[in-house]
Amino acid sequence: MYAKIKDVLSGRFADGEEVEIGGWVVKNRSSGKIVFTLIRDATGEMQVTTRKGNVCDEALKVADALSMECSVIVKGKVRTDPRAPGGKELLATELKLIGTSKDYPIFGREEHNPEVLLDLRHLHVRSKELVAVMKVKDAVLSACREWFRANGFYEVTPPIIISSACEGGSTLFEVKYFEDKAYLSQSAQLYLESLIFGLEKVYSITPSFRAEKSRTTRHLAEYWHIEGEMAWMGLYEMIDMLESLVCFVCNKAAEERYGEIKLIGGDPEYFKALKPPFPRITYDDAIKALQADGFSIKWGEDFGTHEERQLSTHYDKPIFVTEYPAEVKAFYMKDAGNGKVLNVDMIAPKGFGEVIGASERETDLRIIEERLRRQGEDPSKYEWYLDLRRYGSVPHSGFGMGAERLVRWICGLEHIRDAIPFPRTISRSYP
Ligand SMILES: NC(=O)C[C@H]([NH3+])C(=O)NS(=O)(=O)OC[C@H]1O[C@@H](n2cnc3c(N)ncnc32)[C@H](O)[C@@H]1O
Ligand SMILES: [Mg+2]
Repeated sequence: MYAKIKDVLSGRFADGEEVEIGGWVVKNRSSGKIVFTLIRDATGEMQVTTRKGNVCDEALKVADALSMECSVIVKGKVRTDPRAPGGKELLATELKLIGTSKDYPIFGREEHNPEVLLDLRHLHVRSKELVAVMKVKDAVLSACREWFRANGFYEVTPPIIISSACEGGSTLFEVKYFEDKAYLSQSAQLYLESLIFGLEKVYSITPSFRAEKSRTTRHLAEYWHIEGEMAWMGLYEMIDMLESLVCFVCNKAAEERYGEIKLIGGDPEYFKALKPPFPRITYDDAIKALQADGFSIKWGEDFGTHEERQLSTHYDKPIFVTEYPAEVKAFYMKDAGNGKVLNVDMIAPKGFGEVIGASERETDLRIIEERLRRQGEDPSKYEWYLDLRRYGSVPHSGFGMGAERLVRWICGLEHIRDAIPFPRTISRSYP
């Protein structure tokens, strides 16, 4: 296998040692007798210098004609040169063109209108910035799995083709299912709730689908959903647990992908240092704070982007907002009395908004049926779910964390669409 650029730049190979690298051309500058080529692989970029006399004439001709995104295999001797990017270069002894690339259509992020770059997403995903985001996302997902395993959770694989809404019928995508109709999952929650009766603590990382009619910088029609469900756990114990999960994942991702977060313009030091406790306020506190800030919001209304942004300006850490009015929350949330439910949203600072939605689950079957009806749902379509309350019901809680919301916050991304390789929004399902 080929040597990796990161290993060459980190000094694994001594000056004069010959290595072979496979990569793609970032840019090429030729004066005929000497060609400077910046090549990249998945680990970084480095300069290849091809001189007349060091390579055969054919190879010099190939080097001279290289263009952006040509794929090449280069054999050469390592040489320390502080002027070269990363402080080392490769003096080519052999150079082979593997794949041509004529008139590569992307020549830098700034030069293109975002929609053009989205039309060329299948190519733009090679860019330094999007590669960096995907490396951060990889670190986030693997840190999540590490935390779940260390805390006694089992990873499970719930269905994506489902029969009834979890988060309200208005954002369901309907699919033709043989001679019947079905929907794309909005959340694995109801299935995770059935799995805790055997496994007690379960999690899943799945795509969730929301036919949101909103064009915002934090909504996708398809996103990756990190969800956990825990038997015997109440709301406030879960909040403690969520602090531990979020801090572990942020610390680990910032540690592992420090350079990538910096490259994208994020603040890795903040996420390396993030630790509990996070501020905790109630919905009532939040309403008072917003009204004091001049918002004309009334008790009973939900928070949108602007309200969440305003709330977050009072803190430099994520905040937990608890006990919303039952009217604006899902049917499955446990009744807290006085018209509220035992739920919590985690809102990230600096306007990044809701990252986690979570609650203790209602165990009283009649209350669930009544709330389903009030929300325009047909309880008979939830008979399987209601069985979970008929047979050995236990207190339990669970949460959903948007992977792209989390990655957008860690990377400081302007738009959530850059936290997923191929974004699906109200106006885009291509490429
Ligand atoms: N297992 C559970 O308890 C999860 C629960 N059934 C649920 O789906 N809650 S949620 O609708 O607040 O969505 C959870 C999170 O899912 C993310 N989310 C929710 N909707 C979106 C959209 N449209 N785009 C991107 N991310 C989204 C966001 O971070 C939310 O906090
Ligand atoms: Mg929510």
